[in-house]
Amino acid sequence: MDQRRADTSINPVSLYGEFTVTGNRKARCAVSLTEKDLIVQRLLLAPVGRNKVVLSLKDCVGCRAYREGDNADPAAYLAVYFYPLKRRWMSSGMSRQRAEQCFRLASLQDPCANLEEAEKWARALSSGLSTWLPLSNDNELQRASMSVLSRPSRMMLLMNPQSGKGQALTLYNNHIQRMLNEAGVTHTLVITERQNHARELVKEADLSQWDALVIMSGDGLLFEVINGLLERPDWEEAIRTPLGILPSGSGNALAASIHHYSG
Ligand SMILES: Nc1ncnc2c1ncn2[C@@H]1O[C@H](COP(=O)(O)OP(=O)(O)OP(=O)(O)O)[C@@H](O)[C@H]1O
Repeated sequence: MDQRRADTSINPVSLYGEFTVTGNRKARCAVSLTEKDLIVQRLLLAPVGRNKVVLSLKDCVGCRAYREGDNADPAAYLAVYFYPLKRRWMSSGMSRQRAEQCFRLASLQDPCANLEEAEKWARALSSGLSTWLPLSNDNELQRASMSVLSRPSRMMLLMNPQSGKGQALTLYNNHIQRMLNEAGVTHTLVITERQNHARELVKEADLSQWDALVIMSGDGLLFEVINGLLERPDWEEAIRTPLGILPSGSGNALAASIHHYSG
């Protein structure tokens, strides 16, 4: 987790609130949202230097405001989902690891008012996140087209369950499904049953239903999807569909190259 000091004179605070941390109602914290960070400061006595955490919005995939079923409790909740780079256990490599921050908002007796406050934070966070889309600087067109989506994005996730060591479905169940839900991405999972299944599906699909096609496999399935798009009568338009790859093959050469060249 990013433990940098937040310079709030450079990044003015857009929202401030004092909440309790879910799971420990005695632990109150001051939460500030700036253009770049979410700053969480424990209000109870804590060792100096350890009571403040600065979470970069670059590492945040999404957030959610909600109430729990218990009507006697007027509290609302704000859950914020981060995936900061952390050192791997027993290794020098880094990987993104999930860190959820959940706050309990209960300053008012009215449950609707607490929920409105949580939703106000969720909206502010979401608009902060859209400025951190992981796109290259010269891709302003792509940034603009993504930020105008005023609804959750919809994607078709094509998965080859046999790819790599045959663990794509396990990876999806243990990580991907939850990340997509946290990011507010609605998706339809299509598990391919045989060679050329994805190619045929993409060739016939109504592409207006999808904002992106994402391949969870190795290079072979991506190759099939691109061929399926190019075999359509409307191929010139179809090939502009945003494509994604979640590497779960054995070589994953394309995903590795993209990561390498994009830094
Ligand atoms: N259910 C399936 N059973 C068997 N083969 C499939 C199935 N679904 C897709 N395929 C085929 O498997 C081929 C290999 O898949 P892919 O290249 O994506 O994985 P990989 O070979 O494990 O990874 P890499 O290319 O990274 O080495 C694809 O060309 C695809 O046609």
